Amino acid sequence: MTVAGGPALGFDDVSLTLGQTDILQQVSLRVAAGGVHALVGPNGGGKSSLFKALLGQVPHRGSIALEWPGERPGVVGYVPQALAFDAGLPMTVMDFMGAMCQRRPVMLGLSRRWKAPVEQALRQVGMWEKAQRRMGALSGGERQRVLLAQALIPAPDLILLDEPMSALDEAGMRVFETLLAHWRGQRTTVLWIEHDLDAVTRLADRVTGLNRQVLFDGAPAEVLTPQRVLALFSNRHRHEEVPVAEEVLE
Ligand SMILES: Nc1ncnc2c1ncn2[C@@H]1O[C@H](COP(=O)(O)OP(=O)(O)OP(=O)(O)O)[C@@H](O)[C@H]1O
Repeated sequence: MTVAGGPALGFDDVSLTLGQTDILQQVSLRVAAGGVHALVGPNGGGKSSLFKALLGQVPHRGSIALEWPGERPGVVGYVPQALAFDAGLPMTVMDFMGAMCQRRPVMLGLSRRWKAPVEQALRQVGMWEKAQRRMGALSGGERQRVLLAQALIPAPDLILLDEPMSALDEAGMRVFETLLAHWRGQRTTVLWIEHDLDAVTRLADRVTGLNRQVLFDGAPAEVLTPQRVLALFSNRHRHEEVPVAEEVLE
């Protein structure tokens, strides 16, 4: 069944504690169906953990709802922040793509069904010419392109992007922007962790500032003010700042 675009997402009072550490505290957030929604915040602020909670990889409190427009759930794509490959690992780009999209053993190669979609995805990210290279021999940017390519098969209705541009060069960034425009056209819901605030302002419909808690949420041009950005990236967490602010006021 073809789904008519991506789902809306509702995070309601989501908290996550790992060991003794509160990673997320009562995060409530709505992601519109078919939009490009960015998550920004300092290192360790809990952005990747929010993805893991959404993907069911870590236990959390509160609720996360995916509201699919059709009768059944659609396809979820995920581009992780990084994937390490041993330099000597005899796995080519093509092997990796095969392992990601089909269930049969990598050594059997790509089935006829997947050959054309894999070639198209690798061409879309400019990696078709390097399809026979070993994954461990790729540059960081090339590997990031391949991670983007694997998320194109099958075409996602919801895509989670964890810093997809961090190692990309200028040409790679143009590839990414083209993909973003493609997903926008398909009404794919995009949830995108990003550190480049200029890119967020230019390319996202909405942005949430996250540092364990939601600090702001809205249209990038409205909410990414210097004051808010400074507060978000200052090292203290919000719950630690409140008593200090009260002391100063007294
Ligand atoms: N298993 C774990 N046990 C305890 N703490 C953990 C565990 N996994 C992650 N953390 C901590 O959770 C915090 C949030 O990490 P997370 O990767 O979600 O942050 P992030 O916002 O994605 O950061 P970055 O921008 O650096 O990618 C970090 O301080 C990290 O050290």
